[in-house]
Amino acid sequence: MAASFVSLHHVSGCFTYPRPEREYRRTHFHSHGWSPAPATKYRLRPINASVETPSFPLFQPTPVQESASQLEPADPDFYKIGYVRSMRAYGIEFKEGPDGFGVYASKDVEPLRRARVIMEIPLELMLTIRQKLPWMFFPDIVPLGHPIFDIINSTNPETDWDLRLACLLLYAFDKEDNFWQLYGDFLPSADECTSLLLATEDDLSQLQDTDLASTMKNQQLRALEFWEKNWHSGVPLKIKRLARDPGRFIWAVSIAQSRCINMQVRIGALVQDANMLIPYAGLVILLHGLLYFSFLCLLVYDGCMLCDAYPFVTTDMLNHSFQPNCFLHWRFKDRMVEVMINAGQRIRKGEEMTINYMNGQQNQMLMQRYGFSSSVNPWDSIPFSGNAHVHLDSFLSVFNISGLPGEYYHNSQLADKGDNFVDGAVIAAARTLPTWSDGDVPLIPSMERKAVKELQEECQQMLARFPTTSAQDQKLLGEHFICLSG
Ligand SMILES: C[S@@+](CC[C@H](N)C(=O)[O-])C[C@H]1O[C@@H](n2cnc3c(N)ncnc32)[C@H](O)[C@@H]1O
Repeated sequence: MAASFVSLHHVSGCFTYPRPEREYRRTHFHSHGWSPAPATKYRLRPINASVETPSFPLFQPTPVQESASQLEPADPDFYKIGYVRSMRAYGIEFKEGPDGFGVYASKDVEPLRRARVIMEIPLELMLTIRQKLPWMFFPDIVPLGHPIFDIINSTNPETDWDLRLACLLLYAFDKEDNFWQLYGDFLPSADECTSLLLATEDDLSQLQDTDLASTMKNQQLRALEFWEKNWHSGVPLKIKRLARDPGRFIWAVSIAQSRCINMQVRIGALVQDANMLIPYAGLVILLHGLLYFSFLCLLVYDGCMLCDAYPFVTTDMLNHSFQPNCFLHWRFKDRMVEVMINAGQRIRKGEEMTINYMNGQQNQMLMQRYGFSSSVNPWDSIPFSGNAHVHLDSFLSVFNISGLPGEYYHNSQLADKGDNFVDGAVIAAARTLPTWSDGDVPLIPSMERKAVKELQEECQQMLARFPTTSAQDQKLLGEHFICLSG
């Protein structure tokens, strides 16, 4: 064990350098069996939120903490196609960054005691399907009797939210003068979308995670079977043209999965669970029954918090961070989703605005839903004896361990200066130590860093008491082994 501890000098860097086999992000998967047809060939240029002030006749904006002169409403012409209310944005811009499109501060944000609004998206721009009968859409675009209505109606509202939303999205693209026809240009094409639903068999095998690969294969099959059942040769043209090939449908499902919200909404007197695609900022909230980090993402319903457990949250253009500077808020009174900056948060011009998509979920779940993983996911960590908790990726990196859980091995190519010694106990620990249980208090990276530092100091003290080199350790072990076998 002693020689392995020498590598702990790398620990401070472990939070940022990825282990390739776990830190997998799907980027360009081309050779797809059923050649997915992208929504558009290219995504439009980034939107600059600092454009001319539009008029919003029926819209009374929420009072915000900044003076009116500092606000920069965003409403390029294409947002206004017969919609009374439009999306508004303050002090932000949409730009392409390392994680695709993202939302960035277009000016410094000083910390304020109260959260402040940076985006407002009205219900009219969202695609919404309620989960329970009588289920309904927003906007009211599917006429009764249209065959897509019957297809959606044939699904299970509890389990098929992604298939239902995919149908609605494809219908919206096809409907004349629909906002989504234009917004579709901002969605990632099949080549750009990181969803593993669009991955080939080859791509999935590269994950080196057989569980994840088989889950994704099953999901692909499910979407494919749904398409085959509902897009057979006898369907009317108005259905056929929505998804002429299965790739188009699976692309729509991947958009629904990676950009949708499931939340409770009140429309009139009715409170229902709804699945929504929210342009600019939308989210997936699958109730999990667990409450973690609720302070990071609170959805407040007419002043009262309706749900306080949001393991899965994504936004349409907002990227994910485990230390986000923003959160989402449903404003019942005028049926708006607001993106708000955390109270007390300072953000510098050019910094990215982020929210937390998931709580209490390991990287495998991030990969399954969104096609990326995070080396600072506090839920992918293992408990050491004592108080120190270390991220699983950090642990494996420090000891140059590669492979899949259960088959971990020491990868000498990753080791520094030919030091290929690793104690079997370390590998055994990596194989057997559980990742955090759901009941544990999650760590944030700064806490983990502190824990690693403590662990490192402890190890160095131990090492000082046994000042052998790796070569000496191996020799000693070799002799020991010879003694035992002899
Ligand atoms: C809701 S969208 C966010 C907008 C997206 N970046 C885009 O270009 O449209 C979610 C997708 O963004 C990407 N993403 C978001 N946060 C990320 C992160 N922290 N690391 C890597 N990719 C991320 C993933 O491709 C994910 O499926």
